Amino acid sequence: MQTVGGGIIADISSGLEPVPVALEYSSQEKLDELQAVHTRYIVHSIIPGREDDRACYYDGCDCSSTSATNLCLNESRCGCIAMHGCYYTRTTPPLLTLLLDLQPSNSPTPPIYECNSSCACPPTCSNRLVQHGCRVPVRVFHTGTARGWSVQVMRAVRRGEFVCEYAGEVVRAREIRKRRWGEGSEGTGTGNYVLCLREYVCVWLLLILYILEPSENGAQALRTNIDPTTTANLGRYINHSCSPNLSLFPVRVDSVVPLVGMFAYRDIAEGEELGFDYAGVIGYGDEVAPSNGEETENGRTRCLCNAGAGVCRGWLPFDARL
Ligand SMILES: C[S@@+](CC[C@H](N)C(=O)[O-])C[C@H]1O[C@@H](n2cnc3c(N)ncnc32)[C@H](O)[C@@H]1O
Repeated sequence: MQTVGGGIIADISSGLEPVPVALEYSSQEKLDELQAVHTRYIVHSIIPGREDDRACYYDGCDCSSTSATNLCLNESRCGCIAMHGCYYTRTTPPLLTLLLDLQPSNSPTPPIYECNSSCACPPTCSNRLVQHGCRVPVRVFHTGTARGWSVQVMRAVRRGEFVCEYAGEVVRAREIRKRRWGEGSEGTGTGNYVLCLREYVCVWLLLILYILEPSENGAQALRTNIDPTTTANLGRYINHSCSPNLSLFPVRVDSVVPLVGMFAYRDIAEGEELGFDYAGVIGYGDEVAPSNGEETENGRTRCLCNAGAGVCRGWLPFDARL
């Protein structure tokens, strides 16, 4: 097959993200292959068939000021912060610190609630981060290995900075199974992109029980499945790492359905590849990536992360339930 030359797309989000999401491809074939699957760029997760439902589920705060950015991080004044807590700092850029300090423990952390469309505060409010989209310029590129496409940052990132969302279609488990395996024996191969976020019921007693006994037994899990196979942001290109530099948190804005925010778990150097732990070892829930059948052994895919011997667990996390 003839290979035509590669190139760079300056911004695959076509201006939807506040920063460019560049994509470098080695051949037109590779690009065509990719674009045949990832057909639509979105900034935030969507619920298929309910995209027009923009109702805000939460009360808003009354913090009105045209210019102040840190107004809402003051608990005594802001209704949102008083009700849900303050998770971002007053710095520029705002950082997530408290929750990162709880990790790596695989214990549940409280969900983050940002100011929403019922709030009086301006878009510049520091309690509005994930809702504005990707914060860090990135480049999507092909690794030339079985890891496939990957994402690197084009500037240094500080621990706690919001990087981007893991955005896709929010669908039920039944629909995931249908997409993955098909109605009968034939699968359509939605594959290994589905992220399953499990949040343990936020009744403090249950939360404490869960921390004492970190298993699903007895704890009720709120499950959100995100399928970014065809409709997604750049999150779908981020690979698994056994030594991740990203950590995932559920973030709510207008809807009870959480967005999944990816924050820097440690300082990230310019040019470094992004990675998160698909098993959710560092993170709030269980992120899973069933094998896509490449280089597999007993249904598992060999891990090609660069964490090194003794750190790399050898195989990609696999959840047979999906
Ligand atoms: C969410 S996608 C990540 C983007 C993907 N690399 C691509 O080309 O579209 C997950 C898939 O990427 C590959 N992958 C991700 N991390 C990997 C790793 N550490 N080692 C080997 N393959 C990996 C596997 O095929 C996995 O099923």
